[in-house]
Formats: sequence, structure tokens, C-alpha cells
Amino acid sequence: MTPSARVQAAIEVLDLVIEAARGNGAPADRLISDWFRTRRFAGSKDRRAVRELAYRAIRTCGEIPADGRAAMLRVARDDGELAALFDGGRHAPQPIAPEEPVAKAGVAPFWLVERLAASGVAEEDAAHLLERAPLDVRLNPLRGSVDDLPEGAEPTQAANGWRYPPETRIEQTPAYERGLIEVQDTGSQLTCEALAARPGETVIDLCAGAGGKTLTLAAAMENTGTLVACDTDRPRLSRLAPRAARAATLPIETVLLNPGREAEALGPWQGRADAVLVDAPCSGTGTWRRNPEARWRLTPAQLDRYAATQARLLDLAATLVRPGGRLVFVTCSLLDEEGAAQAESFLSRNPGWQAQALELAAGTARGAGTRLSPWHDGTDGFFVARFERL
Ligand SMILES: C[S@@+](CC[C@H](N)C(=O)[O-])C[C@H]1O[C@@H](n2cnc3c(N)ncnc32)[C@H](O)[C@@H]1O
Repeated sequence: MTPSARVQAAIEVLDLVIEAARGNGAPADRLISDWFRTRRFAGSKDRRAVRELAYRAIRTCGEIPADGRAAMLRVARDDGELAALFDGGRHAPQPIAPEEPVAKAGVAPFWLVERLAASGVAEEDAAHLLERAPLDVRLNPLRGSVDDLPEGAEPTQAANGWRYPPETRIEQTPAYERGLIEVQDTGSQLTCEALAARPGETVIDLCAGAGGKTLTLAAAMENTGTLVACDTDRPRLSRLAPRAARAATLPIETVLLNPGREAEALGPWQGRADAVLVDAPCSGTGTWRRNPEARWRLTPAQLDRYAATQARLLDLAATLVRPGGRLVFVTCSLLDEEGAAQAESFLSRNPGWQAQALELAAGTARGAGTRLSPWHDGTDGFFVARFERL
């Protein structure tokens, strides 16, 4: 493909991404892969270039753009070489007309910029959410040592965290194939450290998804004790077993929950857990580095729904913890309604609980918990708080 044809391809891909963001359709990554599946003429360099152009436009535009061309014109406005590729040639975008609409640049939609500001996140800090994320891995010390790590690793703040440049093909290394390392953001590793899971304990991961944090907890428990992984999403939860087998963890009991009727399946665990992790569904404002188009999708009504689910799951989790046990609440969000305010209202609804100070190797205090962020800690954005049942 010529450089101009790549720009036109990115514009077409962006049209699909914008349409999907409006209609809650497939994520950008999948749309881009699907687009190329029917265009065999594109080589791997073309794919990479088109993908990079599309993501550059997504990162540049805070509000959802009118269409792909308006988004790409916004990028071209600050890049003369790119603008010159709008030459009207074969497979190229049409030349830029003088009064053509250009999308607005920005960090996020205005309402979200305001909510972030109200949560103590200035716009210049939020801009770090649009940088390219590094590639972090967690070494499983039960399976391998630092000598087994692929070359180029730099230690991170997490006990077993190591960092590589984003383009590293970690999945093709022997350490990955042998299950010695898992790809996991350092912030995510630190939130697991907050639970301080110990060998022999009974630990419940209430929102386990495909088990990223469950595997971290298994390693912290040195593969002894009882580990229960729950989720309402069957396909996600079913991905846990093969991952656990690869990492050779202790047997993990999975419990598929019925949304709205979670307590029924959790009856046998009432008051029995030493520790419960609630890695709750959330807006994902802390993970825009990996998923920048998420900021085009979020609405105030969805945010309210996430906050209501988080409160409900926290109260449910509290019933599972034994006296003296602990509960850790995590969201990958920088909004207080999914963080400090949520922790505060949990404590006011549940007088038999108190917040515990966290001694993590990164983060800043936020209400009863800790905030991790790209600008302060070099991690994805998280809120994490630990509560003890009195
Ligand atoms: C932030 S993700 C969890 C990610 C996972 N812990 C990890 O580290 O990879 C939140 C999860 O909560 C699940 N979820 C949503 N509603 C739930 C509910 N009512 N009860 C339990 N899990 C729920 C979602 O399916 C999703 O997998």
C-alpha cells in the first residue's frame, strides 16, 4: 500500500470505530483485525502503519468525532507530511478543502474532563492516560527466577514486576510459553499485593474475569489453601482454567454467578473467607492508555450503573468475610465515584468494618484508599482500598 492509501484505510477503519462507539459495537482492536481479514493485499507493515494512524487519531480526539476523515484531519493539522498525503491520487484521500470540518482535539469529552477534575485529576495529568503503555509482566517466583526472564527487563515497584518496551513480543519467549511469566500491569499486581493473601488461607476473587488477578493470588498463597474465582461472565471465567494449568497453580474453584442473584451461589462461603478481592466492573478510565476509545463510549448513565453495581458487590463481599478477615476493593478508575467516595459510603453503610492503611510501593493516598496513576507511578490508573471486618 502507498502511504496515502494507508491514510485512506485508517479513515475507513476510524469510520467503523466511531460507528461502533456510538452503537456499543465491537472494540477498535477487533474492528481493525476484521478489516484486514478481507483485505489480503495488505502486508504486515501496512497493517501496523494503518493501526498506528487510527490509534493516533483516537488518542488525539477527546470527543467522539463526526467521522473518520474529520478525525484524521485533526491529526494532519499538526503534521504537514501527513496532510500532504491527502493528494486525491488512486486509493488516497481527497485533497483537504479549505472549510472542511475537523474534529476537536482533547483528552476526553467535556463532562468526563469535569468529573476527573472533581476527582483531583488535572487535564495535564489526564493527558498521560493517552500515552503508550509499557509492557509489564509478573514473574511467578514459584516457577522461575530472575535468570529465566527474557532480556531487557527493568524491575518495577511490584514485588515480582518487570517492565519491557511496548513492542516486545513477550508471548514468543520460552519464559512465557512455560508459564513462568504473565503479562500484567504493575498497578494490577500492586492491587493484589494489597490483599496480602497468605499460604493456607481461604480467598475469594469475586470478579475474577479470566483470572489475571486470581493467578497472582495463587502465587502469593504459594499454591496452598482454598482459592475461589467467581464471575457472571461464563466465557471469561472459562478462560481461567487453561491459564491456571499453564501457570501450574493450586486447583481453583470457579463459581458462575447469576447477575442480581449472586448471593445464592455464594451461600456456602458466607462468613468463611479470610480475604475477598472485589475487582469491580468499572468505567476503565484508568486504562485509556490501552483502550483510548473507551472515553468515547462512556456515558453519565453508565457511570451511575457501574457505581451502583460496585456498592452492591461490596456489600455482598462483606457477607463472605469471617470476623477479622479483610476485603479489598479495586477499580481501574480515577473517578472518585468509583473510588474514594465508594469506599467512604461502604464504611458508612457497614459500621462493623474499618479501613486499613496500605503500604504499597507506589501510589498516593486518596480518601480511605490509594490511587495509582500513569503520571505518578507509571502504572495504569487504579483505586484500591482495604477494609477489615471487626
Ligand atoms: C475489572 S473486571 C475483572 C478483571 C479480572 N479480575 C482480572 O484481573 O483480569 C470486572 C469483572 O466483573 C465481572 N462482573 C460484572 N458484574 C458482576 C457481578 N454482578 N458479580 C461478579 N462479577 C461481575 C465482569 O464480568 C468482569 O469480568
